[in-house]
Parts: sequence; structure tokens; C-alpha cells
Amino acid sequence: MKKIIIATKNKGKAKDFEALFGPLGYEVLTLQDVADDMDVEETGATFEENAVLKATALANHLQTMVIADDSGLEIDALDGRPGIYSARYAGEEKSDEANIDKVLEELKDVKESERSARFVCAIAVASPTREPFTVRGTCEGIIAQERKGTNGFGYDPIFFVPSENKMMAELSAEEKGAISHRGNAINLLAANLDDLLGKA
Ligand SMILES: O=c1[nH]c(=O)c2ncn([C@@H]3O[C@H](COP(=O)(O)OP(=O)(O)OP(=O)(O)O)[C@@H](O)[C@H]3O)c2[nH]1
Ligand SMILES: [Mg+2]
Repeated sequence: MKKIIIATKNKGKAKDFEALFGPLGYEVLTLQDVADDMDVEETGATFEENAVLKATALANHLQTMVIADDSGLEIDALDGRPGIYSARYAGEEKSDEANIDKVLEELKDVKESERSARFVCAIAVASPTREPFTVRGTCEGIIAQERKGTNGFGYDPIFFVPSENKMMAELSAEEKGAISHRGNAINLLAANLDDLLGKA
């Protein structure tokens, strides 16, 4: 089976990628499978810079093609926060629950029509022999007043998707992949995927 290596420690992302790459015939491997001890500091100023840092570090270490995802939630009423700091918004322990609590508290006096937001996903493809490049996918939505749904990860329980009339956390992995920032970014790669990643 063709394999794809994703430089992530986030199990929720890994599940999203399995739903997206499985049907394309790829087995998904993550940092846990290939370099468990590796930790790359996300010092970039943009999603793209951080995705390139993560992908390049692992591609150089393994001497093979690797992809990485740097993603997050931009809330318009918060001037784009949490943005690239989404994973650690409420502290270094990276708690999805605490992150959601913080966002809901910050938006408690913001009315429905001003709760627009988007998920952003930059995917970087890096290899030891080529310059890295990135693609970006987005998904527009509205931050709800309270949690609903148990699928997905991160902010999915408070991210309402108007086109589906559901919270992101109410969608199956396949349904999420069809409309999500991550799915949209993968679609931009899909046409060249076999060439990019090798057919082995
Ligand atoms: O509800 C969500 N649904 C999503 O689909 C989604 N995608 C990203 N996010 C948020 O953005 C952070 C990424 O930060 P991030 O790219 O640095 O990843 P991470 O630190 O979790 O793992 P790694 O890939 O760096 O190892 C995540 O933790 C989440 O808080 C999402 N939230
Ligand atoms: Mg991270």
C-alpha cells in the first residue's frame, strides 16, 4: 500500500487525514510511527511558515517526502485570534476544553451576526531534494453559544457550518473531509499526489 507520512502529534488531525487519504489508497503514518521523540518548535509567523518548519524537519530526518499541517481558527470579532496560537490558546497544556471555554467567554457579549469565523489549514510538502511548498484550505462558519456534537477535535463542537446546518462536531469524518479546511487543502494537492509522494 502507498504510504504518506504526516508530521503531526495531533490524533484528531491524524483521523481527519485517514478519512481523506484512505479512499485515495494511502496508509497514513504520523510522528508517533516514525520519530516519536521529535519536537519541532512552531516559531513561524504564519500557518504556512509553521507547516514548512514541521514538514522540513521530518523530511530531513527521514530523508523522504513528508507533509505537515498547521491550522487554526480565525474569529473575526477577536481580530483573527486564536489564529496560529489555536492549539495553546488557553495555555501550554493544549486543552481543547479550556480553549473552547476561553473563546466562549471572550464572545459572551458578541451577537450571532458578529460571530463569523473560519478554520484555516496550511499543508506543506517537503522533501530532501526539492524546495518545500504549501497549499491553503479554509472553511467558513459561525461560533455557536454552546457546545454540540462529539466528533472531530479542537473547536469542532462550537463551529457551526451553515452549508451543513450542523456543528462541525456533528459531522462524520467523511462529511467533515468533504467541506473542511483540511479537505479543501488536500483537494488542491490531490491531482498531483501520486507524483508528489511517489507511487511505492
Ligand atoms: O475544531 C477544530 N477542527 C479542526 O479541524 C482543526 N484544525 C485545527 N484546529 C485547531 O488548531 C490547532 C492546530 O494547531 P497546530 O497546527 O499547531 O497543531 P497541533 O499543535 O495540535 O499538532 P501538530 O500537528 O503541530 O503536532 C488544533 O490543536 C485546534 O485547536 C482545529 N480545531
Ligand atoms: Mg502544533
